[in-house]
Amino acid sequence: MQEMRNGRMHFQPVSRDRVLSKFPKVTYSACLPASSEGKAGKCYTPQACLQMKNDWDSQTKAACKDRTTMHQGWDRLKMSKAVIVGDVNVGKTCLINRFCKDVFDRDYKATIGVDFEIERFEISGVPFSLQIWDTAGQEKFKCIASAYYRGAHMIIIVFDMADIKTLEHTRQWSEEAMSENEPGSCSIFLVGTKRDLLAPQERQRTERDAIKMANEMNAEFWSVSAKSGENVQELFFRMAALTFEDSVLKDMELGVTSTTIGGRDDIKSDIANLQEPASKPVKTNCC
Ligand SMILES: Nc1nc2c(ncn2[C@@H]2O[C@H](COP(=O)(O)OP(=O)(O)OP(=O)(O)O)[C@@H](O)[C@H]2O)c(=O)[nH]1
Ligand SMILES: [Mg+2]
Repeated sequence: MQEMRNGRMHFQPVSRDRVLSKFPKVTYSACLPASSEGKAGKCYTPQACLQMKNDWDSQTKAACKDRTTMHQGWDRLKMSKAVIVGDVNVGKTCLINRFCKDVFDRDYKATIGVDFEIERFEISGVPFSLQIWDTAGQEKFKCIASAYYRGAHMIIIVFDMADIKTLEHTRQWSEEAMSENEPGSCSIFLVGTKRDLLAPQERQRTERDAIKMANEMNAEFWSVSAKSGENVQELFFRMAALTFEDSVLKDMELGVTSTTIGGRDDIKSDIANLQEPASKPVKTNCC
């Protein structure tokens, strides 16, 4: 992934479909009623977005442009951690598999404990990786999964748009995931899956309810289908861009000159913990 040559860090190029040069906007179909889809001109719905802007922050742009800063300050790989939570069977694993492997499996295979993927991006010329942690929705695995919430830069709370109860449970998932992290330290995404299963009117109703819930939890709402792939790539690009920018701005605020957000050591220890979950502090009332 990275190697030292002539005293400088060199990163292997990422695949072309992971190169992000422009700030990704939310499209209409991502979060607006079916009646509004396809209208040109507006890209955001104020009710459902974390960021109401069309471009990178000027500080981010400057930092990415400045090759000297990049080589001196970002020698190590920039990396963020995203944790995906939600009820059993809502489609968390399928969502990740659609983005990371471009596959969809109709058969349900429960996630046991936790699983993870690492996706490499190039954002505004800067190598960036996203650790994507897939947790089990089954109650019996909750104590294992919750051990991995800590240190998340992003929490993705998933519900099944065809099963409204799962939307009601997202509040609880949000509280549990946030209880392991500092207030304000993570961005939250509320993601409705199985968009393909709903008729337009029903989808519109569910999206309205989801936007209300997203407002309550200060989250950005997306409606997606892992089956058709609709909005999946857009969602992950948006998450990668927002968390990348966050990490750049935080580095600048702290005056950090050589850092990694998360990092290879973190991956190693997270992977080690995957094999040894009991070494993490576990709540006494669980499992
Ligand atoms: N129609 C449709 N089915 C989906 C979609 N996403 C997932 N599914 C189906 O929903 C079921 C559950 O998907 P998973 O991704 O395994 O669910 P999960 O949330 O990871 O479940 P746990 O690991 O047990 O927590 C599978 O049978 C999938 O084929 C979707 O976008 N559309
Ligand atoms: Mg799963």
